[in-house]
Amino acid sequence: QFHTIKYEDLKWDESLGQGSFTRIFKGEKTDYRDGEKHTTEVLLKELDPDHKNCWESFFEAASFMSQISHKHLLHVYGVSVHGDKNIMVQEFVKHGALDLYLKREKSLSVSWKLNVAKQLACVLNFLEEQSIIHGNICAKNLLLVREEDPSQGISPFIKLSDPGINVAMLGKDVIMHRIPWIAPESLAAPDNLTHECDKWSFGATVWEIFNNGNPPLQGWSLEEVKLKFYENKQQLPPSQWTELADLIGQCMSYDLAFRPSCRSIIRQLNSLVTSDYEILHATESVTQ
Ligand SMILES: Nc1cnc(-c2cc(N)nc3[nH]ccc23)cn1
Repeated sequence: QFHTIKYEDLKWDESLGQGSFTRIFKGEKTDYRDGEKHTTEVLLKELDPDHKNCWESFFEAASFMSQISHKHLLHVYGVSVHGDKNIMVQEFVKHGALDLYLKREKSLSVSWKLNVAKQLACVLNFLEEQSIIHGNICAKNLLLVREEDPSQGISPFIKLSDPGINVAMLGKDVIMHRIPWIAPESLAAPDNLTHECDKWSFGATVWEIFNNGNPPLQGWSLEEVKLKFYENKQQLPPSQWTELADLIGQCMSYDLAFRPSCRSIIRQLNSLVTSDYEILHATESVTQ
């Protein structure tokens, strides 16, 4: 399943916030390899003691992340259980969650956003090839490993985090907060997630990336209003960039059969890059 880490080999540093039924902290883990003491910076994700009943789902998320490895998948070192504390020990990712980064960095370029969307499409394709369903794809679950540095030709690098507690275990209210990332068919059957659900969430996440981290349906706080979004088969406000709006619209089709394959998503994103190039040159020729 996964590696168990001794509680005494962990050190807690500052709190970094919380997730669904979890609290996260920066920390350190100590290993003793070939007689030497190694300290690694980690992210400690603690399951709330009053949600102990979710520990299986909590560890299921950890084990799914440890079973496979991919450059754009967050590394999970293992788990530690100590009394009523269940802790997942993850790789610490320097720049944190993408939703906050998008809100903070207002002048990210189109190519930055496309580059990140392509990385997410790659890991989505990998998960589909491994017949693994993530179930909680959103900007908050994308972590920024490396910022871009255009002067050095360095592009951003992201990793997909664990899905957290399985959505089927969460209360109705938490599921409501997942609108519009959660596929409409999953609202009725949260314990029956499919690869198509991940594609719907991919669409909502690409929308977030191109809308500077403004959560979709931001003003729609009331749950019944959000439910209307699904009942009326509404779409998120389309981007002016038609090809991008088309791709997001395909991913967020109410009919699963219309959602594109991962190969098609990657192909469409690749074509977007070139048309992005055309827009850039068009803009330059106009301004010259
Ligand atoms: N696996 C992870 C997950 N989150 C972080 C992280 C990093 C940071 N600089 N600020 C944060 N604030 C909240 C979380 C977080 C790191 N690693």
